[in-house]
Amino acid sequence: MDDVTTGVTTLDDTIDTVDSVDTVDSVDSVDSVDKTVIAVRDLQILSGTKRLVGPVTFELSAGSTTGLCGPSGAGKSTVLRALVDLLPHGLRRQGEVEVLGRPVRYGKGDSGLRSTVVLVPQTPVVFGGSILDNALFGLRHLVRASRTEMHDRVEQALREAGLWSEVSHRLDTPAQTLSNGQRQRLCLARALALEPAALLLDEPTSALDERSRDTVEESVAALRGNRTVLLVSHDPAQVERLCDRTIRVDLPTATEPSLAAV
Ligand SMILES: Nc1ncnc2c1ncn2[C@@H]1O[C@H](COP(=O)(O)OP(=O)(O)OP(=O)(O)O)[C@@H](O)[C@H]1O
Repeated sequence: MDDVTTGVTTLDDTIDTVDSVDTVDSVDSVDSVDKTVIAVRDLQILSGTKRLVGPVTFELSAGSTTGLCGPSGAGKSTVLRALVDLLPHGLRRQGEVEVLGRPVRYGKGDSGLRSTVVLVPQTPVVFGGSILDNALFGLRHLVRASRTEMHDRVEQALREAGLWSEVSHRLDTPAQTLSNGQRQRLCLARALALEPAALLLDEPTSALDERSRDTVEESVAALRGNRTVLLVSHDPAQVERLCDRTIRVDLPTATEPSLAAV
């Protein structure tokens, strides 16, 4: 419903969600617990007995933006997927991961993980509904929050992702009408609305033209110091622009079979 005085659709008008207030599954504040948000020790990804990725060891400190670099096929995307328990079928992880000081119990129904460490994939995933539906998606499915809290969190997230001024007047229009850069920022907002302890960004600008890349970069740059970000990028200049430090993943060493032997 439009506000008759301004013609602007407001979140109050358009959010239709749980009315009653349940407890909110919140993550302890990043600042309050430990300076280390994620600690990864000797993480390896295996297919059968074959090591595809790693071992990788690193820590992400609160509020840092860290670049994850390395040659094609070294396992950057797979590391991100392993951290959020979304490994492709047939691959398994070895090693330890702690989030906010607690070991993650992968595969054991650690339901809090999905809203604590959030992956924004390379290609923006935009659902068929409105811009608002898309921004609310994670909150609706992963967090029990009141209408007011959803209101605040989605607006804040859209502002943080640098999208609010472009969409606040048309939150109820289809998300499919957004440009690629706007879609990527919408996905960023959807993740930010969960107030995750860490945000994993997989090549967030690789599918974008230069102008859209710049707007997404501006949004990521604005998170620096406030959010804990792990950014996969092929572009050393981008890592230089956006990150405090870099972690490198190298191809695992292995004896290569020759084609003749296969
Ligand atoms: N579903 C899968 N089954 C088997 N192997 C896989 C699967 N997914 C990825 N791999 C392998 O895991 C390794 C790491 O792949 P990944 O895509 O994570 O690398 P990357 O560093 O992100 O590469 P790029 O920079 O090209 O995107 C590669 O050897 C890849 O072939």
